[in-house]
Amino acid sequence: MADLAELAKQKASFQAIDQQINASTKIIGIGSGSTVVYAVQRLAERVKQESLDIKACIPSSFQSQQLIVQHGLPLATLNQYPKIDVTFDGADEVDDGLNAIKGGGACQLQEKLLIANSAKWFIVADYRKDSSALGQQWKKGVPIEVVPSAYVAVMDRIKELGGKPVLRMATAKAGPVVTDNGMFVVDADFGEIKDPKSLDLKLQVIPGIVETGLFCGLSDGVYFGMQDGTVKSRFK
Ligand SMILES: O=C(CO)[C@H](O)[C@H](O)COP(=O)(O)O
Repeated sequence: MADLAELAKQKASFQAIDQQINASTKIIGIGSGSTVVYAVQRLAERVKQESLDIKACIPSSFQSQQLIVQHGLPLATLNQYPKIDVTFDGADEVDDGLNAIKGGGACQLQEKLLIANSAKWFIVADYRKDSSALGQQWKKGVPIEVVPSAYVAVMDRIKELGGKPVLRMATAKAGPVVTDNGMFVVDADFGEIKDPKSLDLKLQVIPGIVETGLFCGLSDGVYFGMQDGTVKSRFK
C-alpha cells in the first residue's frame, strides 16, 4: 500500500501545477525537498502533453538542479532570469497566515532568493505541515544558515532571544551539515512562534546569520494533500 504522506504530497503537487501553470507561464522556480519532486514530475508531463513553451526552470539546490535535468526541462540561473513567474516549493510548516518554516533540507537561502524574486509562490505539502501557528507541528526548530566561523557567537545571540539552538550534524559524514553555499545550519527552537515576522527581523540583524527559515508574508497559497485523498488549499 502506498504511503499516505507520499500520496498526499503527490496530490497536492499535481493540483498546484494543474491550477497554477498555464500557456503564459515561462520562468519557473523549483524548490527543494521530497514534495517538489512530484511537482516537477507533473510539470514535465504537462510540458510534453501540451507542448508548453517553458523558457527556464531555476533550481534552489543541487537536488532541484538534478531534478530539472532528469526531467528534460530547461535549466537556467537566477542571474539569467531574475524575474520568475511562479515558484513551487515545499515547507516544514505553514500557519493560518501563510507564513512558513523552511530549511528542513538546508536549502533555505537559495529558496528565499527564488521566492523573493517570484511573482507568485505556491507551497506544496502534506497534511502534517498544516498548522495554525508556527512551532505547533514542526518541533525541530527554525533552520538558520550561519557562517561557520561565527556559529558559536550566533548560537549565543539566539539564546538571548529565548531560542534553543542546536548545530545540525550530518548523518553520513562526521561533523556538521554543510549547505550548498558552504554554510552551517543551526536549528533554533523558539516554541510556538506568535509573531514570526518580528522574530525574523531580530534574527536577520545578527552578524553571521546568512538567512533564516522563516518565510513571512511571501506565499500566495498552499496546497495540502490530506489523509483522505483530498487536497485542501488556502490562498492569500
Ligand atoms: O525547505 C525545504 C528544504 O530546505 C523543504 O521544502 C522542506 O524541508 C520540505 O521538505 P519535504 O517536501 O521533503 O517535506
